[in-house]
Amino acid sequence: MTQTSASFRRRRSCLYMPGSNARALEKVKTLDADVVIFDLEDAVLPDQKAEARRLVAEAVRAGGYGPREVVIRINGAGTPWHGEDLIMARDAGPDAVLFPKVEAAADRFDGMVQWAMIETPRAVLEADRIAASGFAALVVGTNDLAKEMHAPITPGRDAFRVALQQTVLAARANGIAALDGVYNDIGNDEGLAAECADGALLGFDGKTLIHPSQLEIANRAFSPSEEELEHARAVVAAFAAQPEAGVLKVKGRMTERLHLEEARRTLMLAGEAEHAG
Ligand SMILES: CC(C)(COP(=O)(O)OP(=O)(O)OC[C@H]1O[C@@H](n2cnc3c(N)ncnc32)[C@H](O)[C@@H]1OP(=O)(O)O)[C@@H](O)C(=O)NCCC(=O)NCCSC(=O)C[C@H](O)C(=O)O
Ligand SMILES: [Mg+2]
Repeated sequence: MTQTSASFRRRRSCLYMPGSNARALEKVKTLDADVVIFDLEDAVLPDQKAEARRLVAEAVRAGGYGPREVVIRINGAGTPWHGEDLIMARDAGPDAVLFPKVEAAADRFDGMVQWAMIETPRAVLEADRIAASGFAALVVGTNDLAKEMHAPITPGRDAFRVALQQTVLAARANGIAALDGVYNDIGNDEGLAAECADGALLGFDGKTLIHPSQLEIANRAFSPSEEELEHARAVVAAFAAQPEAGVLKVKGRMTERLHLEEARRTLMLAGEAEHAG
């Protein structure tokens, strides 16, 4: 299953911020993030939950986030804040509501696009069923996963390879988005770039982030290189010139119509939808 151009969205950089941080909710309007995630869950202390909910509702209703996709992460089912968060999110009308610590198929809420965190061992094992139940994106939570698995997050993320791959497979099998986990070491640009490159190689659409300084690195890592763009343009041009062909040689490479689909996706990622054919 693939995303169509109609449903296609760039989600290279997805910046979390605590819903209680009014300054951050405002500042993000000036930042180059594809997605902004207003967190009511782990970044907000219990005695600040109500105020954070109020601030987020106000911010989402007021808008001003331009082309950025606006997402609210609510508190999980079974917490004292879940019900009121849910009502607020439904009424405020963000682009999506992110549910933490999902472990089973979704309850459907009308008028609400739902995203799921994959951040427990059970969720990883159930990822396909969760993805198939109506969520529009899977978001890896490596911090919670590390805690639950009793495994450290190391460069290369050895303990999490299966979880990361299973999340991408589940998302792709169900035609939905897959977003990689956060990188905690703010300021370690080299480490972040390596982890972004790893996420892109695994097939993620983008990376969740925690600080504005991480945006440019993620945006670059999840954008096609000039070489990839050039090749994609050549593939689209070749099939446009020979519309009846099933297979062609482009720049010495065997190229089928499946490669044309990939080329179109590459061009859309670069904002070249008009050239995607
Ligand atoms: C980690 C931070 C608390 C650090 O904040 P701070 O000390 O204020 O950083 P700086 O002084 O370097 O900030 C410089 C300016 O940038 C703004 N800022 C900082 N972070 C953000 C942000 N995330 N979004 C928007 N703007 C941000 C500061 O306000 C400063 O602005 P200015 O005043 O104009 O100079 C902080 O970065 C932070 O809170 N980050 C996000 C934390 C968060 O949301 N965590 C929850 C999600 S992560 C997670 O739980 C994933 C998953 O569930 C899992 O299990 O893995
Ligand atoms: Mg988490």
